[in-house]
Amino acid sequence: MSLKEKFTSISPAEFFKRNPELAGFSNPARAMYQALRELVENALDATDVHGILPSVKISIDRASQEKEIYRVSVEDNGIGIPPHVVPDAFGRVLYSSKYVIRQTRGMYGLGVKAAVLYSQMYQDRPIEVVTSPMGSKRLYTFKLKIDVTKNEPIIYEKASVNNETGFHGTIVTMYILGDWMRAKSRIYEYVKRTYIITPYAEFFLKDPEGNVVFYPRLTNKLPEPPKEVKPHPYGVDIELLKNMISKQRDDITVKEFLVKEFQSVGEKTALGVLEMAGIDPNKKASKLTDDQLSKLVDSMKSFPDFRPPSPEALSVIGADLIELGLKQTLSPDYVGAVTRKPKAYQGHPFIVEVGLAYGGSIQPAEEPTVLRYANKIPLIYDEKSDVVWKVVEEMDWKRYGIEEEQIPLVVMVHLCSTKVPYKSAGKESIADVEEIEKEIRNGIMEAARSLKVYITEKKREEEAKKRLLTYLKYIPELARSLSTFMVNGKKEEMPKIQEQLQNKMIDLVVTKLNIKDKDLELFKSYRVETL
Ligand SMILES: Nc1ncnc2c1ncn2[C@@H]1O[C@H](COP(=O)(O)OP(=O)(O)OP(=O)(O)O)[C@@H](O)[C@H]1O
Repeated sequence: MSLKEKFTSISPAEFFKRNPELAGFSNPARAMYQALRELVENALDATDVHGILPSVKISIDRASQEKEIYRVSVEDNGIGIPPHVVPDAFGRVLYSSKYVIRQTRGMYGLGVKAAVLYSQMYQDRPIEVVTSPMGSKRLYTFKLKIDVTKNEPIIYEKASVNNETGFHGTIVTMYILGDWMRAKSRIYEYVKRTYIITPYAEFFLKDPEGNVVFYPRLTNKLPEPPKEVKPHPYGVDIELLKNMISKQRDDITVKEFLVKEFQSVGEKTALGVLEMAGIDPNKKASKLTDDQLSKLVDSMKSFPDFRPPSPEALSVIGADLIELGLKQTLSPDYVGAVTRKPKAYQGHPFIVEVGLAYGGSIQPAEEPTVLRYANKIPLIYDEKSDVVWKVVEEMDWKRYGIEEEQIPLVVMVHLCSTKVPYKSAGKESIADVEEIEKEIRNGIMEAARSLKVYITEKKREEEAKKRLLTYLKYIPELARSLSTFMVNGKKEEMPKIQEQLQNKMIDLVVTKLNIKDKDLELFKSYRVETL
């Protein structure tokens, strides 16, 4: 046996080709869902982040009879992609326009490439991209694959034609080894949950069985798009500082660098931070030693007077749109939502939003149904390992007036952040970060207090109604007694008068209490036999 190990290095493309499950491509059903997700999330990032009301057309067709190969295509009306970046955007792993500090669905520069890698592992057709950037007079078409060893795009076809219709946006088509029967419910669930959180978008979905579903736009109100911001000093590390300094002009002083490149750092703050670190403010940033960089990071992380990270980079949905989405898709009796104030963890701003829907058409179950969202993406798999689940599970719903064994309750939690702490590149669950967990708990409790007011009120009304219905049962007797006074000896008229009195009294109570047919049935069961 040789004791010599053989060392080689592999490209990022090769790494994700070898480990597709890390990006969510663990089996054909999951891969089909994941590929569709990546395309839909890119489509939405290309629209609402740029102030465009999204219109997303998804079609899935069976492309081969021998193997379960599907053609998955997603069209958007977004900003489009400049033609010179298309090959890298779809053919170079870890290439992205989203490596900036701004809330977007995408953040790794991996998603669509992981789908392309999976696609080309099991069938031979390249990915097709048709795109026209906003205002462009041309429509560009590409067919490409990834050179796995080099982590580079291989372009099979490239063309452009006149953009006759003024279309802007992108159509991406790829061929995927899938398993429709097993992926179907997740895909429908994914689209429905995406629709709940983007009620300002419209979706068309055509599935391989020929079903076409249209989800109409419910509002034209678009949430305020996120703005790109500078990094916050609490979020730095030595490598980030080195990298940022390497992009500066050579003679920039460390004080100028801090003021220019970080949020919430003015002259005075910069001097305070540098004093804490024992660094001369006029020292050239490029001349800082490793030891000084390390001291600077420590002082930036512990300086007490920074403003919290700017929430401008975030884009919440807002309580009104959350309520609209939940109401339209779940038809509950009650819906309520809260958008919490911005908070921060490790220098990243975040906001938690919570929506609660109760009663109505919601199917009662032992546990509440949990709808998890991060940066407007629904998270469907790995529910039990998510911090949201942990918090919901620990809630004592009885304290909020929910006493049934089977609860008709949906809890929706949306985490917005410039950095969502996902547990894996497949983006299916959120890690337990203490600050986030606490904020989710506070958000759910705040929303649950309003639900409690509703439930208490409803219970009170129901009890009052029940009491009054109990009174109703005395009506026949009362009518009979009164009729004896009114008949003036004509006993034969008694039943008629009694009936009239009884109907009048019932009408009175029914109108007064706004009693519905269902309750009237109940009343009938109270009716005592005429004595
Ligand atoms: N439909 C689209 N419209 C506009 N740009 C797109 C579209 N699809 C992809 N892109 C561009 O391609 C880039 C790479 O997309 P990819 O899915 O690989 O990663 P990402 O969205 O940046 O991050 P993540 O891996 O977290 O999804 C995006 O950053 C975006 O700039």
